[in-house]
Amino acid sequence: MNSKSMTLFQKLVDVETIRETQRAQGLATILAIGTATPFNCVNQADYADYYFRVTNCEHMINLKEKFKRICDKTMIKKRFMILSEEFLKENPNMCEYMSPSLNTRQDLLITAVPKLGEEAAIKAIKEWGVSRSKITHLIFCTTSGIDMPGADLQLTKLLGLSPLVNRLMIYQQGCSAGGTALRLAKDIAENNKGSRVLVVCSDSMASIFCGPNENHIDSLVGQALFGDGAAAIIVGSDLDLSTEHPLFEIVAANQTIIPDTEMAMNLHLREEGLTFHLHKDVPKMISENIESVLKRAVSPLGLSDWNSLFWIVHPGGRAILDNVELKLKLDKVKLRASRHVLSEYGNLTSACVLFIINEMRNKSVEDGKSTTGEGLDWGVLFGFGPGLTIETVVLRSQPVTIPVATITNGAK
Ligand SMILES: CC(=O)CC(=O)SCCNC(=O)CCNC(=O)[C@H](O)C(C)(C)COP(=O)(O)OP(=O)(O)OC[C@H]1O[C@@H](n2cnc3c(N)ncnc32)[C@H](O)[C@@H]1OP(=O)(O)O
Repeated sequence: MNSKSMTLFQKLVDVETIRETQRAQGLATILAIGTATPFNCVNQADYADYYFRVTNCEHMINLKEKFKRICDKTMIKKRFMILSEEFLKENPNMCEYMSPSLNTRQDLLITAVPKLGEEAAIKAIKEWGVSRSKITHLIFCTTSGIDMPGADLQLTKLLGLSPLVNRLMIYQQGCSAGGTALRLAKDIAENNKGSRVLVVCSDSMASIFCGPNENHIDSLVGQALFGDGAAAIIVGSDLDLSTEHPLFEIVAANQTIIPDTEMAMNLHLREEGLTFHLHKDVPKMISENIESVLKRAVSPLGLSDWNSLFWIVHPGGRAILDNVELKLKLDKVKLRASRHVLSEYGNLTSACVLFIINEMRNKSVEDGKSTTGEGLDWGVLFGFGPGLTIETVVLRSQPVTIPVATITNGAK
């Protein structure tokens, strides 16, 4: 070997060594979860009265009856909202149908969304039990409000994170974004030795709130479904087991577009806010495609009995859960955690699947199960969003070790 090729060889060896030292050895693992909701709570049973009153549409008697029927069928008990009746009175443009109101919404959301995220993040960091200075990466995810510098920078400041933290802002990806954030956190944690990723999903229905219109019933469906909430998780590989407690390993994660369904779910940011368009057949489109997506995700692990898994399914609406359950012949208990979160909080957009993970591990501890996944080892998480996009995450539960009293289940 001459001296020139020797130098090249040494360089290659060095690059390989650098690459090896950069990578973590273990699987990305969820280490802590925190959740938060705003103060205002609305009962679904009273929501039709409230909504038609605050939007000054009580004269639309038939439409209100229809909205009541929709609300009843959602199986939602209550939702939390940053919007208060007082705020809506002061900002009547938000209450009209298609009235220019983007500035009002932006002014509210740009501050409120990172703030709600902060509350969830503080709870996750507390449960993690490690100094926040060890957070190396931040993924912030929202479909509510859009700005530069973004909500990721606002949260970095609110939490006092290091200016060296590596930030990634995910805007406008809808309800599949919770799954997207988990997928990206896995890639980051496994490819950056020693990294600890703070994932925060924070969303508010103030982006889509508007008055009713009889020619836009799908917007009314949105008014009946969405609630506000934020969830935060910490993800890392190669754990320090003297201080860190694994909750779920993120074994695999991928994204799929369902062909020819681009028209099914459309949200457009306009002067009027985020307009909401939803095809009635979304539950059918999802359920007809879910089994092939599921097979692709779990067959490499030799799993084929869907009832042997634990399930975290984005509860976009009750009909989505019903159709998935029916299509995959799931036992009634399988979607308990997803139905519980839907019923207690409504559709929380990107934060929803993280709330369900939290509910699952809390209930597992409460019920004395052996693992964080209802006593089972393997589970799947599905996020659904515009595209239609399906985010699929394969999770492995961990033995239950944390006493229930130490768990921070922060949502009110
Ligand atoms: C934003 C994101 O990124 C991701 C998301 O999560 S988007 C939201 C996804 N959610 C959905 O797709 C909702 C799924 N649908 C449901 O859960 C249920 O249909 C529902 C709870 C809304 C209603 O329950 P249901 O059992 O279907 O009741 P159903 O009697 O058929 O519907 C009630 C009324 O709503 C109407 N309706 C329901 N869905 C509608 C839609 N998408 N568009 C227009 N009208 C609709 C029905 O026509 C019906 O009207 P009438 O009472 O006058 O007949």
